[in-house]
Amino acid sequence: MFGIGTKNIGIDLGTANTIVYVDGKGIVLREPSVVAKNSKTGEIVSVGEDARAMIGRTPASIVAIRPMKDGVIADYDTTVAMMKYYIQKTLGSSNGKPYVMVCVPSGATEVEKRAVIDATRVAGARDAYVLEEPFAAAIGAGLPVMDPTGSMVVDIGGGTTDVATISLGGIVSSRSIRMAGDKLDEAIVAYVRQHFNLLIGERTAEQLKWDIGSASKSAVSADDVSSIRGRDLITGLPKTIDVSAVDIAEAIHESVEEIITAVKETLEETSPEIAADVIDHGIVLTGGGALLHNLPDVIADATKVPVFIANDPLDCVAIGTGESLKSIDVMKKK
Ligand SMILES: Nc1ncnc2c1ncn2[C@@H]1O[C@H](COP(=O)(O)OP(=O)(O)OP(=O)(O)O)[C@@H](O)[C@H]1O
Repeated sequence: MFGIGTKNIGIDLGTANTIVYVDGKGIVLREPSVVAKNSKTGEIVSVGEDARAMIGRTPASIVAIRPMKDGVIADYDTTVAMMKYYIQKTLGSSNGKPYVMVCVPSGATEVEKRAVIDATRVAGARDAYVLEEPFAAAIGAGLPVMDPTGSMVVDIGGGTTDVATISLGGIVSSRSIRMAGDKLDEAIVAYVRQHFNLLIGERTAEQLKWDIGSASKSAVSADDVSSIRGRDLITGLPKTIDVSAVDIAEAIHESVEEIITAVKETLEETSPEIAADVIDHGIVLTGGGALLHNLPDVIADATKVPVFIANDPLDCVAIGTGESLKSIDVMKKK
């Protein structure tokens, strides 16, 4: 679909979303990391946005699977099928297999990285290379990663939050925690069940987080409410209730605190020179989680460092991966 002869592609293989970047073209595909399969035959029914719409709504014969969990591969075969579909959709009938750069969380083990490389090759890559997510995020956010000055990036995705300080083209200190968007959604589901006896699905919880979620309890009002539908745990029947922004802030409070602790701990490990640079330039937030209301203020308050949201935070990792494609030629010679 996207032209003959494009041989290098970058993939942000995320827990929530997969984004594909083609050298010379930019981002060409942005889809949820979801695959719907026939549960008996294993046949793929749909991939991406269509499959996401099926989550929580499938009949017994179909399962909607999110093959990535906590930033790494949880279901190898389904990940391969998903990547194969996206690579083919991106490159169409162009001849030749692409070289592919894929992002992994900074906390991924060697085994987890190897699984990503193998899956990418099986999915159709001539060869595959991995890049650490916070480094890609920093490039995508336009930070001066090659300069002798410290930058700090906090990438909050669906599965992991990656915090890193970067200088002179390398990660100086980093932390990757399995606490990000998905865990906030789970916390909302649990809170609504506990406080309202209502069972809601993960998509409803995510929508609540987008609409009225806040990292700060004091910055929101109990008058800011949202109507949600679910199943009443007592009667077993469908029910609609109103929940407020204060409820949702309370629900995700502990999870947000864990993210803040990871940022503080990374700062504490940072050398005085880099810490001084970070104070001057601020901390940059990337990933979809950066869009949680009031998050920059809460992190700035806890660290006493200015905090900014990158432009297009959801695309930073993919853009950074794409920019790094230039180094594939160097990697190929190794
Ligand atoms: N406006 C918003 N407010 C709060 N959270 C949001 C918003 N928009 C997106 N998100 C959350 O961002 C997360 C997805 O972000 P992103 O696409 O950066 O993650 P990913 O790259 O798929 O995950 P990972 O990097 O952990 O593998 C989801 O949890 C989503 O709910």
